[in-house]
Amino acid sequence: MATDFKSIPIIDIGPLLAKCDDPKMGQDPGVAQVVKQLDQACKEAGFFYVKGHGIPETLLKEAKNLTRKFFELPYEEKTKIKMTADKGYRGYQRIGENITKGVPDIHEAIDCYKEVKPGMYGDLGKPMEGCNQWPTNPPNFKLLMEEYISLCTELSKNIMRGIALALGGSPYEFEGERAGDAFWVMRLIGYPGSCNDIGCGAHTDYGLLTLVNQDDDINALQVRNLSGEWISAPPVPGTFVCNIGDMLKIYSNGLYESTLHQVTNSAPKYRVCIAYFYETNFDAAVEPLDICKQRTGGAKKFGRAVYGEHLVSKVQTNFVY
Ligand SMILES: N=C(N)NCCCC[C@H](N)C(=O)O
Ligand SMILES: O=C(O)CCC(=O)C(=O)O
Ligand SMILES: [Fe+2]
Repeated sequence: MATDFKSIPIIDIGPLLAKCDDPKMGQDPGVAQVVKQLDQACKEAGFFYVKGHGIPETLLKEAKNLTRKFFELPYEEKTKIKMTADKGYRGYQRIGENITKGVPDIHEAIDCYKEVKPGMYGDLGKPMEGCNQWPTNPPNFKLLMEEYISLCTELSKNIMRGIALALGGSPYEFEGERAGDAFWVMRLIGYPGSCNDIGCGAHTDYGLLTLVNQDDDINALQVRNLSGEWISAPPVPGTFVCNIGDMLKIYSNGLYESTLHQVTNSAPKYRVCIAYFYETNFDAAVEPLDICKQRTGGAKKFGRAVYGEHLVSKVQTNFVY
């Protein structure tokens, strides 16, 4: 449940990662300390920074640099990988093509999703079928981004073990049928500078956990607290900003909320951000966990949602054609 938080906590998850492959990790004092901080941050803000995550800072920077180089190319070059419904909504979209609550966002982006093979999820998966469209310029783009995705996937799985413990479950609540074959989304985003219009309108994320790797020096991401104030999430170099998505809100029966956030880049510089979204299995039917119902008075606050349906309904209304 969000509160009137005024800032977003920084959590060093080093001790969690050191023990995350030990089935008895929950009994380790270092892990317990991290779990307590995760629980508090998820309840109070639904947002936290992580440090001690083990992904080299050079890779975080390199991914942003390549993204920036791509967006600097002429439109004719960028549109070679244009996003269309036929490509499973993968690829490049120009400024104003993404819409949030009916209003065009002042950003450009490349959207990538875990591959969906034809027929993989029947009719449910059909709109998302396809492979990613990677630019050939700048060189090594695909290679670097695939490395980035694979490290973010592993890291998210491990943070979710900590969150599972924080909810009072086993470390593996979010594996197997829930998120053992986690779907993922990655958005490489560019926001023009000196812009007073909204770069990305107020929204919640769709899945379990988001890892945001934002440009240093530009303060643009804002998170809404309970009284409706917009609290800044300024860049903290070397960290990820993490936030909870709609599926984790349901699993936790509202103990943790998917917090509204938005982006405005009024700074003079162009801003790059890489958002990696760790989701449930594409076909997971998500409903409140028993352990969470008990902690929230016994009644179910949310009905069942199928993640893939939620994603498809968002994706199909996110773009102007
Ligand atoms: N895959 C995720 N979570 N993307 C978040 C983008 C949010 C903006 C989008 N137009 C919307 O209205 O949701
Ligand atoms: O640009 C950012 O800092 C966050 C972007 C975001 O919230 C999203 O793409 O879902
Ligand atoms: Fe977001």
